[in-house]
Amino acid sequence: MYFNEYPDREMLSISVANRIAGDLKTQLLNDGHAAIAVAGGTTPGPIFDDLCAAELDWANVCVMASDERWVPEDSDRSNAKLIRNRLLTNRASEARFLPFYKAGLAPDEAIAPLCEEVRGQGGLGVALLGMGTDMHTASLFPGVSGLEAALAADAPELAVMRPDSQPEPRITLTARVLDAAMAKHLVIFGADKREALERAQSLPPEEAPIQAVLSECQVHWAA
Ligand SMILES: O=C(O)[C@H](O)[C@@H](O)[C@H](O)[C@H](O)COP(=O)(O)O
Repeated sequence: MYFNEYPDREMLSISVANRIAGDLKTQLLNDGHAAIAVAGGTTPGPIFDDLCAAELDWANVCVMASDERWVPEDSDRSNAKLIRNRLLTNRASEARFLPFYKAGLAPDEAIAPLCEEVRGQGGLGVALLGMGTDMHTASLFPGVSGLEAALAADAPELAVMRPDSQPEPRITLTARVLDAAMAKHLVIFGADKREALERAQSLPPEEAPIQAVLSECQVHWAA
């Protein structure tokens, strides 16, 4: 894990967007295509606002959420809505989006074909992750039924999670897929999350799921 501290959130967003653009260009150069998984929630929006203007071959980039709340895309809770509004615009509007939510299906009915779609992208070039103060990342929440399977080395690409702390079921990329990303960027703001990350270092992934993706991970922090 590499810790990068910034004087403010704006500087962090600009820097992380530039680094991710470089990571995507590297995967595009090496493989001819690239795939990125991005966090939802309140943290990544400003990074998306900077990243969407990056000059790169977006037409050969696949964008997906690291996890999705099982809500329609017009819901304010939808990560797909956030990604479409803030990342898939400007130059990045050329990118291909791989949405997880399927109207009319329960998450357990949608997950098998979604796993195939994710598998078809090959490995992730980039994972842009957030973290909760409970040390969850994506929708890998501590203490949630199914977490052990979602942390396993032989986990499928995606898992359905039903955290008690959340109002809706989630579909999440599993730890195996996120951890294998060529470049991992964890973005956290504030003292509480910095302390939670420090706490996580002495805990097993079952208690601190963020631990499952911290190897070679670039952590970006601002107050
Ligand atoms: O769907 C989501 O909410 C995210 O993928 C989730 O893992 C998020 O990164 C953390 O919960 C932090 O959320 P904030 O950025 O809102 O603090």
